[in-house]
Amino acid sequence: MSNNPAVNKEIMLLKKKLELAITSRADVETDLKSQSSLLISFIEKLSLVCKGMDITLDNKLAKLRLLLKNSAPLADIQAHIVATSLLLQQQSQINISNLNQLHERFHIAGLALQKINGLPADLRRKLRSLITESKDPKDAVLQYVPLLSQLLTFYDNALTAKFNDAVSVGGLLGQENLTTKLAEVNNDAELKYIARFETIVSGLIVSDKHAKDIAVVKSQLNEGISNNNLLDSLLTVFDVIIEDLNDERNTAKVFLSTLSETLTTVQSAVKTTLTSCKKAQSQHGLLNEQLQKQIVDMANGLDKATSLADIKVDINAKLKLIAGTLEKKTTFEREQQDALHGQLSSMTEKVELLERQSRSFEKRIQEQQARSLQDALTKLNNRAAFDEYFAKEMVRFHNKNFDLAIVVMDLDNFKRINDTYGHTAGDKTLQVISSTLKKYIGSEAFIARYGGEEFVLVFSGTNQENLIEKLNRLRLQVAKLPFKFKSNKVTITISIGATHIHQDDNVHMAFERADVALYQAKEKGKNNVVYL
Ligand SMILES: Nc1nc2c(ncn2[C@@H]2O[C@H](COP(=O)(O)OP(=O)(O)OP(=O)(O)O)[C@@H](O)[C@H]2O)c(=O)[nH]1
Repeated sequence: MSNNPAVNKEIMLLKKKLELAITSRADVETDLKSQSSLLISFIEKLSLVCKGMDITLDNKLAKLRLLLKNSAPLADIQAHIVATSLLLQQQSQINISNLNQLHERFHIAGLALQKINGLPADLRRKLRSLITESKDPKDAVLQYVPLLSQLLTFYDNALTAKFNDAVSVGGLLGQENLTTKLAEVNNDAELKYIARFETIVSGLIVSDKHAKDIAVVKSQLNEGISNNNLLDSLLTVFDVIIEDLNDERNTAKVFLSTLSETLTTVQSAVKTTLTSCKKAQSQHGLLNEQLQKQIVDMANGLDKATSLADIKVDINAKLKLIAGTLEKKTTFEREQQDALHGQLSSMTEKVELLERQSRSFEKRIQEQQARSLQDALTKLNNRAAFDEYFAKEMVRFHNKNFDLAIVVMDLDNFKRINDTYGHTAGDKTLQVISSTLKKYIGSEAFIARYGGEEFVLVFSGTNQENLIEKLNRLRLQVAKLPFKFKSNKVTITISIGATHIHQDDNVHMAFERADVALYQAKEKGKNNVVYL
């Protein structure tokens, strides 16, 4: 310390400033430490998130962590951050394309499951909702996790349902068959083929004479089929298709050859007629010339005649000649007419035959077209017919607002009928319910079998109150039907979901709402109508 108080004061001031600077630096260092540890922890988390995506990115992030931990020069850290961020950008592009692929595959898997025949109705409904909900691509892989887990559960449920079906059949047939069934059920690919085969067979339209063969294959498929029988069924279906195709080809062949034969006949008849017309014309010409000459001769004879007796003789002779020529002419004309008439009637016969054949051909085509829109078992409209009709009604609705309602209807506990009384009883039930629908709804709505035990109705021009009343009446009517299987009286009920189409609805949204209503009707304990 100096004796000079001014100097001492200055020293004290400087000391204070130094202490302040030391404290500030310590603060800055603490701040820096906490920020860099925050950055390190962020990089650690980022490394964890990105781990395994790309080895270069993993290494870059590890190096960055090390540089930060060792408090490396800022320039080094900065260069590393730039390189890492470039890699992250590239990775993000890869992620986007992976995400798109995941989205597409998810949908393919969902649609593939939807195509499998015999899925439980509520599973089919939930699957349809899942596919609709996940229609738009998501932003992150994580968002697919719950969807994928749901889809996996659906696959699991579908397998269990198929498994249970097979087990129940195995149970009836005994232990040995049960073991075989279990082995079959475990074979995933096999199940897929059987389901695909079932779909093909159920959509197959065959001639009446083969309808029974296909019905047998259908019931075998429904009751669970062994490998050997599956092969037999495949061959049966192939045989039926080939025979029907051959029949079709032969009918077309007969028709075409008759057509060509008739055309040839008509063509040659026309040719012959034309030729004989030409011949007839020249023959006519000759006869006319002869007549003219004979008349001129007769006139000349008159000029040269000297007595009335001569004239008489001459005229008599010449008139005989003229009469002969006229008779020739008449005979010739009659012959001509007869020939023409004969040709015309043979042509008419041929054309009539052709007309008859083309009418029957046209009828066959119309019948085939009708069959392709008709459900073979119930003779109701099929799903394709419904899709076509409903799409048209929706267009009409958007052009001209009217009460358009869609109704989805499902038999309750139908599986139990099949399981307890057999598939034939199930089929009969479907037929009886279908004719009840026709009888009580008739022309008031378009009725179709949507698939399995699900029916769909489209009402045009029926308001909400009337619709609900009609549906409830139908529901009660069905519940009253006196079914009797194996001497047991059985009551069959239906659950119904209905909705009117809204202005901003599309086909899918409207159907979906009716489907949700049906689901709620089932949830309410079945044998119910729910309107949404
Ligand atoms: N006999 C017969 N059965 C069919 C036909 N199509 C589908 N099924 C059967 O219909 C049953 C439908 O069963 P589920 O989807 O479980 O429905 P459910 O038993 O009616 O149950 P809920 O709908 O919940 O009341 C399955 O056993 C199918 O095999 C068919 O054309 N004929």
